[in-house]
Amino acid sequence: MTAIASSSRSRRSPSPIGKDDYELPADYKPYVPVAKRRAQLLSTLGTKHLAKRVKTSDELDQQTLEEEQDEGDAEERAREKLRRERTLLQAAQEVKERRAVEDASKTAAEREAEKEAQLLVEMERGQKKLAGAKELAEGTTWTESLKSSWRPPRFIRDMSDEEHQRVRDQFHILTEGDDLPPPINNFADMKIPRPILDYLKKKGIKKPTPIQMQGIPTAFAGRDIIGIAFTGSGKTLAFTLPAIMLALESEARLPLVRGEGPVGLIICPSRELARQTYEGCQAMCTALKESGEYPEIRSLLCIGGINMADQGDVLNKGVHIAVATPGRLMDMLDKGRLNAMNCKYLCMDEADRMIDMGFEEDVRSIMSHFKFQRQTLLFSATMPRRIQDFASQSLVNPVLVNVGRAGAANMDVIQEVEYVKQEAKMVYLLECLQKTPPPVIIFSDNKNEVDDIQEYLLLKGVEAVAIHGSKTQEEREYAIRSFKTGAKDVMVASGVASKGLDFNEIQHVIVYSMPKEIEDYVHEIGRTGRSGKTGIATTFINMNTSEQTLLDLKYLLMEAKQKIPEFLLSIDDPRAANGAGLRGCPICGGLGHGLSDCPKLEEANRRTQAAQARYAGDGY
Ligand SMILES: Nc1ncnc2c1ncn2[C@@H]1O[C@H](COP(=O)(O)OP(=O)(O)OP(=O)(O)O)[C@@H](O)[C@H]1O
Repeated sequence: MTAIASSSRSRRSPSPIGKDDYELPADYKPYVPVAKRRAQLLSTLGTKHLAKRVKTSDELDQQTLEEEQDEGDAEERAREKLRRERTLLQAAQEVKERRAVEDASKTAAEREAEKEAQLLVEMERGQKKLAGAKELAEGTTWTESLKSSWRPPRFIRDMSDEEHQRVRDQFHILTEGDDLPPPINNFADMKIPRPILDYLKKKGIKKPTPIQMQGIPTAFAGRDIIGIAFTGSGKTLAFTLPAIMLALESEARLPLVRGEGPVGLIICPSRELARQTYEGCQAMCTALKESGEYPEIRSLLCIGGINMADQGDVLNKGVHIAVATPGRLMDMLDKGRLNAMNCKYLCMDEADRMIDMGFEEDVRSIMSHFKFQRQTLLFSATMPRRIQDFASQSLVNPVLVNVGRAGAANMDVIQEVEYVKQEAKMVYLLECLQKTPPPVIIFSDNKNEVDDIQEYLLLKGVEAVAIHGSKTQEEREYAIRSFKTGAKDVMVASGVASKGLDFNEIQHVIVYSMPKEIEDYVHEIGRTGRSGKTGIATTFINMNTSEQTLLDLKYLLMEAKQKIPEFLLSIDDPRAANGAGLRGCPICGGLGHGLSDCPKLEEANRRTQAAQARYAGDGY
């Protein structure tokens, strides 16, 4: 049958050349039948995979083996990736199991500390330094404090660091920072002008308080400061006096003219506190001027609700020191009626309240008016760790001066906490007012309640005035003035009047409704027991007070060695077993809760959610 075979072969057009001597094209590939190709593919890629990809013979015919091979490589890479992912997952699982074992061995306090550290890192990640937009944009940072011509007297300079530290230890002054200026325990050795020393003496201010002993020399030396001290311990003088000395030095070097200034800027969270601080500055500047030995130093009160034209003469001659609230100050700077070109000194009083009262953006826009380096000072009686950390990032080589734990209550205040049912409060308030002679302040963080209390007291024949955020500027000023002069015996106030306001001889503070945030409580009771005098604070609590707040209050009383009422003792702190309660929340300084349960954080989250809801609702 060869013939047929051969004949069949011969029937095809005879190849002119035999196979052996024909030159095959370079890219010639022998035809591989479909079945054989499928078998080859099976062997390279594996059945499972092929089952997924099996194509009809027509499709296969259209594809060259190379394509199949390339896809095969891609599939191989995918399988390799799958293998790597599986390995990573396995490793992650092992780490998780190992962590779980470690966690089990950690104490509750360690776990809490880790959680807080994690939360703090997240919170601070988005926080920018307290600096102007330009500084932030250019990444401007200063590494050296401003130079100052002031030096301590020789005999103090000759003392050793150990001797200086002994003075600090004697007055319980805690400090942190490099190259600390020495504490000075009398005003004359601080080289303060005689007219001011005489003025202070007339006011009964003879010896510096601990915060002044370290704060004033440090500020005179040009250093940035974070100053923390109990309410009523003289922080105001620690930052107003250096502002005046800087203004004197500046005026002696180059007198200010119209449109220039301020040289020194003090920002306060409330109009009343700004006015009070301004009046203190004004009094010392007047003492200097009346002596005839010093140039005129002009101070300006820059707050909402007053007519700035009344201070036109100060603005026309140039402003040395401005005491301001953020809103009106921004307005004056934006309109060019004040400028920060010469400003070398910026102080924020009640700084933590400024940062967390939502003024942070205002403060940042104020700072964007600063063109050159300035000395920055932050003061408060409550400066939680988070604010301290945040502040120290924003200051240049700052000195931390701490007299007492940030957020601790003034030890000169006797705190009496009483359980009073809501419906019995008004009647019991009248009894409480008999405890001491006037003047007495009553605090409630609810404006309507403030009005109700005032109305009730007036009905009972008690001379009471009221102040809260919804009162007009005139009503607020009338209330403060008539209470300060003694024309009125009782002032009923909301939180706005708790920070920094200084009323002489307050005998008794009544906290009618316990504020949610323990810091506010510390500021409220701090209106009494000031400048070394003793005062009484009576606080009404009941089932309406949150357990969290009660725990904060309990620890604060323990820390201040006060009597703790039975019902507070009966409240257990789930974390007390490991002593975590006494570490202090980094957000608000409260001793009875951790970061994750902070009422301030809850409030901030509530505000954020409300803003987001408004944002979403407005269909932006
Ligand atoms: N060295 C001093 N000796 C005696 N009294 C002083 C001294 N320094 C300040 N005072 C007086 O103490 C009172 C409280 O001072 P100041 O208002 O500065 O306290 P503070 O620490 O700012 O309080 P707060 O934390 O409430 O703002 C004022 O009446 C002030 O005149």
